[in-house]
Amino acid sequence: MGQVAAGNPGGCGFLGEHVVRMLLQREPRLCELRIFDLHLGPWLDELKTGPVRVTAIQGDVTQAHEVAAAVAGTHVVIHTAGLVDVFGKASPETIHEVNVQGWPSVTCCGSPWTWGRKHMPSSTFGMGRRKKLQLGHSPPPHLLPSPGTQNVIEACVQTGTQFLVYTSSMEVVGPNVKGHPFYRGNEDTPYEAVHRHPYPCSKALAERLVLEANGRKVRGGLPLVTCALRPTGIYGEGHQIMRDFYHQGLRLGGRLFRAIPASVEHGRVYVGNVAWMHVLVARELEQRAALMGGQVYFCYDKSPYKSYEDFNMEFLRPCGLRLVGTRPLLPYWLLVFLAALNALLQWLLRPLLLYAPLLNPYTLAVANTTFTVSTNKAQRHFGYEPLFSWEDSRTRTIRWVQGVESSSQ
Ligand SMILES: NC(=O)c1ccc[n+]([C@@H]2O[C@H](COP(=O)([O-])OP(=O)(O)OC[C@H]3O[C@@H](n4cnc5c(N)ncnc54)[C@H](O)[C@@H]3O)[C@@H](O)[C@H]2O)c1
Ligand SMILES: C[C@@H](CO)CCC[C@@H](C)[C@H]1CC[C@H]2[C@@H]3[C@H](O)C=C4C[C@@H](O)CC[C@]4(C)[C@H]3CC[C@]12C
Repeated sequence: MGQVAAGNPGGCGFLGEHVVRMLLQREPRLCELRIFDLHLGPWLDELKTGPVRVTAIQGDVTQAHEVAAAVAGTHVVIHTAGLVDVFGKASPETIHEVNVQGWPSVTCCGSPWTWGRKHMPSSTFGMGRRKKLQLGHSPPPHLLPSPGTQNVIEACVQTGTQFLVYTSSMEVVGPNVKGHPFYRGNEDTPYEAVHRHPYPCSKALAERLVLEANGRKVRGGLPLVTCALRPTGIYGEGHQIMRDFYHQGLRLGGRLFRAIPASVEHGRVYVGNVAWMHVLVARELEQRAALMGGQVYFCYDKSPYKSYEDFNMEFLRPCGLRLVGTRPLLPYWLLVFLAALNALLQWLLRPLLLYAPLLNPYTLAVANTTFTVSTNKAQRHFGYEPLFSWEDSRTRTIRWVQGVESSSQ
């Protein structure tokens, strides 16, 4: 392949910005980059003076014509756009609409459910009181087909873009609703992937759409080559939840309180390495289409296996915070109760205001279930090695948190 034009829906998000910068720094054949996002960041202006033609397009992935216009003429699309919401800020319909497609009749990760015929799955598992969405036989106007990921696939097919890289998530696999541990698993590890929360359901469905599209003929007759990358919990510069924990710690007088046992390991991966993996896949898909097409890859690096809270302290401790307690300060049943209370309050307050705290039954279950990966599939298939060592990733993230501190003073 000669010169490359790339499209990046979601290019202004946390991961998307790193992918954009990585493409510009590390892909010498790149001649044009189209960044497509609902919200364009001011940092894009600084990119427009370099040798690569950078076009920022404000648009919505649920609008087919906007996506097709942005994708037309590109060689490769890196689809990082998505609604990442595990806190109940967006409705399940909106999450599905942006992350997957419009009006599906689908199987959600093992449990069959049909949109529009009966009801949506309860959006927060373990919550019997969650209001179910009762729908009639014809879709209400806000649920009429207006696909997100489906639009990206169709845009590639219609305009002749042959390579599609999709940012999936570890959540496609788990943790599942049963809280089964996934300990140092790889892409072939058997695991019962059963979800009810809209976010993992939407990611699983979208991933399946992308993988099933592998081999479809695009305009011009060549086959579409797709693959999906599954990051674990991403951290690094720009990570909103890390910022939230940092501010919470400052409010609590420089302390955070342990809620999760240190023995529960949660997989994490540095954003720069996730971005690097996307760039490598985009580069290698053409040469290794037979091997990589239709495949999934966990995103991994040398970040240590730790609990979610202990891992965050790797960055927050050097910024002056401490984690109080060697064991959880509250008994687990009380956390479960508080999480359920938060969910109830969210539901009761919804007509008046958006109450979306970090702790809810879903986030508690994810944080409290071991989920770690150990694999070399990306190394075997396309030669991936992490670009940033753990020490580098740690230093960069600490420096960023320290910047957050000074910019908020
Ligand atoms: N953050 C993580 O820990 C993590 C882990 C695994 C997978 N992922 C996946 O990585 C991707 C990026 O996540 P992120 O953490 O950077 O999230 P983010 O919210 O920072 O970025 C998502 C981007 O998508 C854009 N977007 C949302 N709706 C859109 C729409 N309708 N049209 C166009 N653009 C739209 C947003 O404006 C945003 O810029 C997502 O698909 C997410 O599921 C994230
Ligand atoms: C119980 C609290 C006490 O301190 C801790 C709550 C932490 C949670 C808010 C986060 C724990 C695990 C996170 C998720 C995980 O890292 C992987 C994800 C996959 C990705 O696709 C989207 C983000 C997320 C779901 C991430 C969200 C925040 C946590 C649930």
